[in-house]
Amino acid sequence: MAHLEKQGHEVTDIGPHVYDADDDYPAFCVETALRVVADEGSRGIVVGGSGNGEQIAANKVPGARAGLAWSVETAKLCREHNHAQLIGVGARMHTAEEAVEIVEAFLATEVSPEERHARRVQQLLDYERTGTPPALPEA
Ligand SMILES: O=C[C@H](O)[C@H](O)[C@H](O)COP(=O)(O)O
Repeated sequence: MAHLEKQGHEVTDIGPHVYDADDDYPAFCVETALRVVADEGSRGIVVGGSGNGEQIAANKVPGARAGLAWSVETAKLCREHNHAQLIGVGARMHTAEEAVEIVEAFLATEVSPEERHARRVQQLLDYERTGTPPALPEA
């Protein structure tokens, strides 16, 4: 957090503020995603053992797009191609230095201007809003 603040980011720590190996990640991740969706332009980082459950929890919030960022490249791609506002990071999967690089890559990347990526994201948004699945292409 201090590292990101030093870089000029305004950081909110949703918690947990005390380490408890037996606590449950959904509340932290859902709260993070709710805040990110409510604050356009903001980004969220949800951290856990693998990042998997954290990313799944964040994606339950309507409008949230959370990618599992397990490398610098996947961190960039989930922003560029998937317009992710959040990433899940697995604390047990990386060194602290690697995790910082992954988070920095995500924060430094903007969405791709390619129309096809926006089109695909829009299809997901439409599905979320209407409940009607995107049409399968004709065989
Ligand atoms: O996907 C979920 C996260 O990786 C959790 O951090 C993980 O499942 C926690 O596992 P445990 O309770 O065995 O430490």
